[in-house]
Amino acid sequence: MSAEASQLPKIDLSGVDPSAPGAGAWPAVRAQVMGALAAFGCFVAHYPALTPELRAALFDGAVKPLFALPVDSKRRNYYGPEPEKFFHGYLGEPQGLDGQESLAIMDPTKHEAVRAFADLVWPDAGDGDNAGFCETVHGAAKRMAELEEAVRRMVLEGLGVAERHEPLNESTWHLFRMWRYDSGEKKFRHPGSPGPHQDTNALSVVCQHEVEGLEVRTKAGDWIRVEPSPASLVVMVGNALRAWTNDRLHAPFHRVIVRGDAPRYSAILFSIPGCKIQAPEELVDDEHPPRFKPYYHDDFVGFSVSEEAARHEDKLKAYCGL
Ligand SMILES: O=C(O)CCC(=O)C(=O)O
Ligand SMILES: [Fe+2]
Repeated sequence: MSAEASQLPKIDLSGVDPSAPGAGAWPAVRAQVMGALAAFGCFVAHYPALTPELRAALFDGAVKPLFALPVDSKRRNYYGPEPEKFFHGYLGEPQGLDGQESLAIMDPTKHEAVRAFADLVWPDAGDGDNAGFCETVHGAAKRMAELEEAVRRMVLEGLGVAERHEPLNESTWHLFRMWRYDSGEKKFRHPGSPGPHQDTNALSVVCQHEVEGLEVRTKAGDWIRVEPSPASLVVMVGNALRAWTNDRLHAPFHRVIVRGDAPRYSAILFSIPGCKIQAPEELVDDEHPPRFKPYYHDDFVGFSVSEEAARHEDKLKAYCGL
């Protein structure tokens, strides 16, 4: 592995206020973000707005107790049948995962959605029993969503299409997925599991808790292990933003391998466009001819888990490449 490729770019977002776009360190950070996303498709964000205390409360006080529940409780985390609701809820042994499981909350920035999730997995809880869980998960997801939107806004500004942010943002929703991985190197059998893959969504904000495991592949093909730290998150481009930007951003392959003895926990905030994914006309010209046919995210996720998709490394290109 070459020396310069042994680390992901690190960007300090402590001087960025997501509620004040353009202010303070925003323009300088935007330039770094654009450089990192074009070259690596991801970066490590120093983002103390998600405080180490809130992060500890998220994992020790909310995520770990959740995974300690009986599998029948966890399986109640279900939002509806495939294909529309692919990967929206519980994933585990019933889906062919071995040594890993995950639960997910749709619209985690809405307090009532977190509350509905908690009521489903703890149906016998008394009034107020889930309040701490809801506050912690909602609070952490909100901080991560603020970072996600700030980065997405920077991308559109950086590409000269700032006025496209509001309409895209209006159709964007979030999924908050929590993972638990047993120690040891596993065979990842399920197409939705974290064997090498590109994310299908727009941006992912990954929060690793204490135990490392996330690895990102560079364009040159080297794997970089991303060390967790109490004030940093990984921001990563998925195929939806790659397509929307007409292939100007790189969507990196990544995987999870847990090498030590301890179980690993992570939480990821995915942003997902609900609208048809189509590069705006400003991003298409003679120098940048259209690279992908317009498509809907759900349809592409359906394709991604098909036998046909398994034959292609670049599933987006196979699905709708021009
Ligand atoms: O657990 C992680 O750090 C990443 C998981 C992942 O890549 C995914 O859920 O798409
Ligand atoms: Fe992923």
